[in-house]
This record gives sequence, C-alpha cells and structure tokens, in this order.
Amino acid sequence: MAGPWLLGPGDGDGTTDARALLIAVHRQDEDEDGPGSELSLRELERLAEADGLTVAGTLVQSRGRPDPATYLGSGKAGELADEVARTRATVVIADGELTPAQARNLQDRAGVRVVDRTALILDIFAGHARSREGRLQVELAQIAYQLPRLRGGGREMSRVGGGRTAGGAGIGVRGPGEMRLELQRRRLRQRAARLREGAGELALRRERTRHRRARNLIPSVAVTGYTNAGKSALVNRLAGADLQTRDEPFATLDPAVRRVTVDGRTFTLTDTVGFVRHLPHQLVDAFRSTLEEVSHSDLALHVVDASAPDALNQITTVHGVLHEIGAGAVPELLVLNKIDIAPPEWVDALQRAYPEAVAVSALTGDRVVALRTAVAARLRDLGRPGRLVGRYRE
Ligand SMILES: Nc1nc2c(ncn2[C@@H]2O[C@H](COP(=O)(O)OP(=O)(O)OP(=O)(O)O)[C@@H](O)[C@H]2O)c(=O)[nH]1
Ligand SMILES: [Mg+2]
Repeated sequence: MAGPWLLGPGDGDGTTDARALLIAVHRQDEDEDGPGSELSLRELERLAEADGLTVAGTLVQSRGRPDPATYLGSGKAGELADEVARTRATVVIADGELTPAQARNLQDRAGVRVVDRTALILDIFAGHARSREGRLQVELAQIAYQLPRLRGGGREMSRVGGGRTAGGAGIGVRGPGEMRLELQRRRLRQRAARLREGAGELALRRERTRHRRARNLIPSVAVTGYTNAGKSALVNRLAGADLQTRDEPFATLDPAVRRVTVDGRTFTLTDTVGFVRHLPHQLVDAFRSTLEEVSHSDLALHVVDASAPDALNQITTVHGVLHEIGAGAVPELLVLNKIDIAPPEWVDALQRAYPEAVAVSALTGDRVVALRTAVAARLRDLGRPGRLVGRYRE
C-alpha cells in the first residue's frame, strides 16, 4: 500500500490533474495557528502541493466548533457539491481531523473523496519514503488510520440483516457487508503484525549501531526541527555531506548519519525527519524507532527557520513532539537558520527569547564555523568530548 493514495499509484510526480479543495472550520477562540487560520491554511496548501496536488480553492467557515456529524455546518456542507463542481476539485481536504463519520457524511455530499490533514501528511510520507524501514513505518501508520475508517464495501452493510442493533431478530445476524468488513479488518491487522515484525528487526539493527558508536566514544548529535527549516542543508554544511535538500515539507524521511571532526575530535550528526503542527499520532507511533534517534543522542541540534513568521510557534511544536517521543530531556542547542533572508529584527527577537541560540545561514555558510565550535564546546561541557582521531590521538 505504501505509495500515494490520494492520487493513486504512480501519480506522485505531479503530472496528474488532481485538484484539491481545502475546507476548514475556523474557531475564533482558537490559537492563531489552529485549523482554518491563515498560517494553518497556508501550510495545508504547501502540504497539498508537496503531494503533487493543485490547490483549486478554499472554503472556510467561522463557527463555534465543527459540526459533530458533518464538520461544516449543514448549510455550508450543502454548498460543498457546488463548490467542488465550480473548482473542478477531485479531492476535498479538511484542515483538521475528521472523524470517520464526518468524512463519510461529507463525502456523500461532495461526490468526491474527502480526507483530512492527517491523510494528506500520510500520503506525502508514502510518496517520499525510500528505505525499507521508512516504507514499513508509513504503511503501519496508514493501516492505523484506515482501520477505523473501513466501510465494508458499501451502504448495504447495516441494512442487510440489521447489523448489530440490539433487540429483535437482528442480534447476531451479520449481513454480507459486515462480514466483508470483518474480513478486511482481519487482513489489515495481519498485515500490520507482519510489518511490525519487520520494523522490529530493523529497529534492533539501528540500536546495535548506536551501541557500537557509544562504545567507540563517538558522541551523537541529532539534527531536529520543524520541516523545511534547513536541517539537511545544515548537515551538508557542517559535515561536507551531499544530502538532498528541497523547498518542500518532508523531503527527508530516512535518518542519515555523517561524521564531523572538530579539533581532532569526532562526533556524528544525524539528519532526521522534520515535524509539523498536528503531526498525526499514527505517524509518531509508527516512526518511533526512527524518532528515537533523537532521544538516544547526546545533543539535539534544533534548527529553526528564522525567516518563518511563526518561528516561535514552530519551536513550541517541535518541543511538544520531542517531549512526546521521550526526547524532552535531551540537551538542546538552538540554531537560528536562514539569517540571509530573515528580517534582522526577527532574528534579534528570537535571539532575545533564546540567548544561547547560534544564528547561521546554511545556504551561504555564514557563521557555520562558529556553530561547529559551539557544538564541540557543548559536547565537552556535557562530558562527551568525543574520541581523538588522526594526529591528535593521545
Ligand atoms: N535562504 C536560505 N535557504 C535555506 C537555508 N537553509 C536551507 N535553505 C533552503 O530551505 C529549503 C529546505 O531545506 P532542507 O535542508 O531541505 O530543510 P529540512 O529541514 O531538511 O526539511 P525536511 O527534510 O523537508 O524536513 C531548501 O530549499 C534549502 O535550500 C538558509 O540558510 N538560507
Ligand atoms: Mg531534510
């Protein structure tokens, strides 16, 4: 299954005319980056584009809270089909999480596929996963997302045989739809069990490599941060590496380890998957072993895009995810990146909020030497100075 789902297999190269209509319920009382906010919608647009979709339009409703049955209020939900026709959308994406029932009800009205932000992010991951481990993890996350959303192959389900309604002859009688649903569920669970086995083996291998490095006294620095902050670009600068960098979310899914030597002492730098607000919990669960690279490291180099207007919110999001994966206590060195394009007053404000942060440009290389020194000094302070190599060896 791993492979984009919204576009169908093989269409992930952006050559199809898959058009997305973005919808949102915006709650006034919510944070400035909640669903339906300017920030969140712009991000959803970027995510849709990263998945090869063309954004065809946006429909936002201001409302106290989403309707439990139809997400949008009934009036707006009724307009959905017209809006889909007008924008020639082939898929509708909600900027928030839809319950399985909300997605079904909206889909019945829209006449095209209706998914949520979570499904979109899973889809991007599916399209970008390259390694065996990455693919396994994405598929596990997809199954976790799909299980509660299976429909059993059609509407006949609850009508034939009365489903499981209490009272009368319906009890214990299962219609063909329900049996099909049971069968689909069982198949998915079996597949998930097999995938988990494979993922477990790969996680073990990862752990062994980590132990070997620790035995060799090589400290590990994990490069973490919001997606598109410039983590891979910074690893390239610090380690003279050649990792792929792209101006789109989730370019990196598979961790990459590179060695860096400063004053004769070596440490490893691990490039990792970026975070985003409302990162689907299915992904966090499935990618736990990859994400653990951060929790097992000696230092987290937290890269911030200082040119992002919501840099402070992004820092909070990253801290939240790090905490969730058990990496909250790992010592952190904050890096304010992209100072070549960030307005100086924004960099100053971030620097005031985080006085120990080091400001750099991974693109121009400005202040990268100072960062290398700062990382080495911090490792020394942490009692993990690294093993001496080459002519420095004692
Ligand atoms: N102007 C400028 N652009 C930068 C800088 N660092 C990175 N970029 C650009 O920002 C974009 C994202 O960079 P990446 O290194 O791919 O970012 P990432 O954090 O690894 O992103 P993901 O792996 O997708 O989470 C690319 O287009 C880079 O060229 C910088 O210091 N200045
Ligand atoms: Mg990257």
